[in-house]
Order: sequence, then C-alpha cells, then structure tokens
Amino acid sequence: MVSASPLLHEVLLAPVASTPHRPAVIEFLGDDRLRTVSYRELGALVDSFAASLTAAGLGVGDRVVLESDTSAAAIAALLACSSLGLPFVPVSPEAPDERVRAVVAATGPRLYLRAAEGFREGVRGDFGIGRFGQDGLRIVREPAAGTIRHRRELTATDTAYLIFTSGSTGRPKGVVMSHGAVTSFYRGMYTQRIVGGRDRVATTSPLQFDFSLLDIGLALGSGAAVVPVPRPLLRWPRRFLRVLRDTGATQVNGVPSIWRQVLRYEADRLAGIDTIRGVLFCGEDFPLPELRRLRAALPAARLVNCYGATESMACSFTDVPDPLPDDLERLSIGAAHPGAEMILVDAAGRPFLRTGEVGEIHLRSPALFSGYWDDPAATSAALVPDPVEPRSGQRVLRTGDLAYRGENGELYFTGRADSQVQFRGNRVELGEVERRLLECEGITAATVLVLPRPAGPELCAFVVAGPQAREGTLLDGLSARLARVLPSYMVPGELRLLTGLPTTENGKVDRAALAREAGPL
Ligand SMILES: Nc1ncnc2c1ncn2[C@@H]1O[C@H](COS(=O)(=O)NC(=O)C[C@H](N)c2ccccc2)[C@@H](O)[C@H]1O
Repeated sequence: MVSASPLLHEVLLAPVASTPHRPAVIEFLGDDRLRTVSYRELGALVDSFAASLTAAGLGVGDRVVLESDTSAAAIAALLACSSLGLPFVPVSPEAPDERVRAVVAATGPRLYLRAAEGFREGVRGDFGIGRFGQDGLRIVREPAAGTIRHRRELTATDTAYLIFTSGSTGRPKGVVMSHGAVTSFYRGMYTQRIVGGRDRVATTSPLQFDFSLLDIGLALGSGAAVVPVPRPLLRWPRRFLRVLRDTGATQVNGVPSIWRQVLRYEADRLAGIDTIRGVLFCGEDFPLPELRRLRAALPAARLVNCYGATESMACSFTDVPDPLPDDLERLSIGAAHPGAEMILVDAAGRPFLRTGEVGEIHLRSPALFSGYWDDPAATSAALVPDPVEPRSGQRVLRTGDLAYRGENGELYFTGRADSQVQFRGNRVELGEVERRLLECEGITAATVLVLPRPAGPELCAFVVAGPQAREGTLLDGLSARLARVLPSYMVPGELRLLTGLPTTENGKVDRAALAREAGPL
C-alpha cells in the first residue's frame, strides 16, 4: 500500500515500518564490496540527521544546499530536510563553482551540506556548513541566527526542494516543488507498477537532476532498493555493467546517453546480465537505432519512455512497443499518468483534439511546480490560464514542447518549440533532420545545429556511427540520400562523424559544446 501522505519523507519512509529489514540502498564500493543499508538503518540515519539540523536552529522554509552524489547518506540528508520542512537544493560535486555560487546567491541558504571532506574554496557566504556521512551529520560552522518563523506544521504546499535547470536560455531557473506536487507525481508513477519490493533500481543521474529524485521515489515508495551507480564509472562501459551485475540491479534508469558506449562496445556483456528486467529513460529522444540495439540485448526487459519536465517532475510513462516496428518513425509519449492530463493547444491558443496536427503540450496536473524561485515573470509565462476554461482561475504548465495526437489517441513528441528554426526563409524542425539522419544505414545518433558561417548560417550535422559502420565511407552519399527525403533547405551543409556526442552534467546532448567544437570554419 502506497502512503497517501502528501509529505515526501512520509511516502518514502513508509517501508521503515512495513519492511524494516529490506535493503533501502545498496552501494557499490568497488572490488566486489557492497554496502547495504536497510530501511530501519535508513530511518535511524534520517532521525539522527534531523536531530542535528534541529539543534543547529534550522526552521521550516530555511533552504539547505546539498552537495553530493546519490548515496544512502545523501538520501538520509534530503529526507531529514523534508521531515523538518527545509527545502533542499541539490548540486553536483562536479558543478563548476560559478554555478554553485549562482545557486547560493539566488537561494540564500541557512546551511550548506557537503558529503565529502574538503570544501569548495570558491563558494563563500554567511551560511552554516555541515558535513554528513554514514556516521552522522556534523555542523562545522554554525548557521547565522535565523529569522523568526511562525511555522510548526508542515503542509502539502510547503516546498520540498528546488531544482535549478540550466534552462535552454541563460540564467538558471529554480524550479520550486512542493511536497504535494512531488507526492502526487509519485502516486501517479506507482500506478504504472514499474518496480516491486524485491527490485533494485540503479540510478545514474546526478542528484541535481530530478531524474535522480524520480528514481529514489520509485524505489523507496515501492519498498525496493536504490542502487546509486558511481558517476565516474558511467564513462567506462565495462565498469558500468560491473556495477549492475555485482549489485543485482533489476531496473536501470537513465538518460539515453548512458547506453551509447555500452551498446557500441559491450552489447553482448549487457545481454549477459539476466537480472535486468526493466529500463526507464527520459530527458530526450532515445535514437531508434540505439533503442533497437538495447531491445536486442535485453529482449525480456520492459522499456519505459518517461516524458516530462522538471516543472512537474515528469508526466507520462509509455511502454516501448515490443517488437519495435521496422517502420516506426518516433516513440509515443502516450498520455499523462493518472491524475494528470496533457492538452494540445494550437498557435491561436485553442485546445484541440484533432489527430495528426502539431500543437503545444499544456499540462494539467496536481504535480505542477509552485513557480520559479524569485522569478514571477518566468513563472507567469509558464503557469498559464487553463486554455479549456480561462475563467476558472486554474493554471496549467505551458511546456514549450510540440506534439501531435496519433490515431491511437497517444501523443507523439516532435520537438521543442524553440528548436524550430527559421533557416534560409524556411521553418526547419531540427529534430526532423535528426530523425532522417537516424534512418541512414550505420548512423546510431545524430544532432543538428544551425551554426554561423562566413557565407551565412549553416545546418551542421554531428553523427555517431554504429559498431559495424564503415566509417571511411559512411558520409559519402549521405547528403544525396537525405536529399531524397528532405527538402533541399533541410539537407545539412556540413556533416561531421564523431565517436560520441558531448553531454551536459545531466547527461543530455550538449549542443553548446558541439557548437564550440564546430566553431567558425
Ligand atoms: N521522454 C522524452 N522524450 C523526448 N523529450 C523529452 C523526454 N523527457 C523530457 N524531454 C524533453 O526535456 C524537457 C524537460 O527537460 S528538463 O526540464 O530538464 N527535465 C528533464 O529532462 C527530466 C524530467 N524532469 C524527467 C525526470 C524524470 C523522469 C522523466 C522526466 C521536456 O520539456 C522535453 O523537451
């Protein structure tokens, strides 16, 4: 039975009472060593951390920056914050100083919690400093005296966490998620029956990316175990697979890029790990040639395409068709999880139900964010009047994502509204060019950008070849093949073959890095 509580820690710690001895977190320590933390032990750690935070004088609403990768102690720290009404703000140990400084400047935390010894020299402020680990949470610098807060009881509307998204444009935005929003999303997720009490959920995303919070909620709310995959090992296919095998992971969650090198070099070794029975991915399109290779390596696994934005954590879970039809053009993102609804709205702002017509997805959901931290303008641009009944006072999330409704009633994501570019007087959907490139023999991943060139902007394609491709001749005739399926203005003027695509800290293709690498010719 999944807890109906609107508070994050109550939902995720429910198994402490029902299955205290089951593993809550299984940590890979390397060299065949694992550390298992039971639900009872996790609960005790949460209580210990909460006592330390209370003793430090923190009160409801005080922000706590949490710098850590996912671990039993980090999960205990975020649950301890949750139990005291302290919004936690996760940042990665890999995050550059200036990004952490921006988050600290924006949120004014009372406390900066760090897992590892040592401390960033470049981030200063009048916040308190604490360190936490398996043996407890230690305040090494007292937080400054707090403002008087007239709060004692936690409610569903209190803030559980802030996630700063790099945002496709400029200044990072702090997505404010309430307890009620997160637990509403979790309850919608649990209806999909993705994992059960005996599962082990490998999580590969950094804690600053809410995919990690989905994984933690998926596991703990189901009485399963979280298996944090050490981030440095993700770069080495054999080491990544070694973690999955040695921990007995049954569910592996991550963005599509975590599979790129595994599928290119170690598909057979992946196929040999027969404990894996589910994969969930999100964040961007999973290139279909790679998805076919994943399906071939894990024929019995349930593959779930999870779509959504940090402003509602996510919103749909759609099983990948099995078998994958040969002529499949794109994956479905289905319909929103129970309790939420995706509406398509046309350019005039009118909702429509017609099939085959592209509209912008607007999300009606109890899991919507409270707003962007300290940014009312961006908030009102994202939380817009319900297009079905604007007079109702209801707000929906304007996602910026484009999709059409198929004959089966399911939605098909076609790209972001801002990835539609005007190119040589024509409207080009870069995702469409990428999709056509992926249909070409031997290409397993592709990203297309418009880059400035002396003779004017140019469509530049960056492609990755599959293991069998003859790289020497792969690009030959590629433009000619594309010209048969794309209008001439959509055929990239530049084609580059790469061994991999650069990714952001959250694991998505890093378009800015590609643009820098490609630089002005
Ligand atoms: N399955 C998809 N196919 C294709 N494009 C997608 C997909 N999931 C997102 N996206 C894209 O990514 C955008 C959201 O980006 S984000 O705000 O950084 N958040 C995320 O990417 C992760 C998201 N919070 C999440 C966390 C946990 C599970 C699922 C989703 C969406 O608006 C889509 O454009």
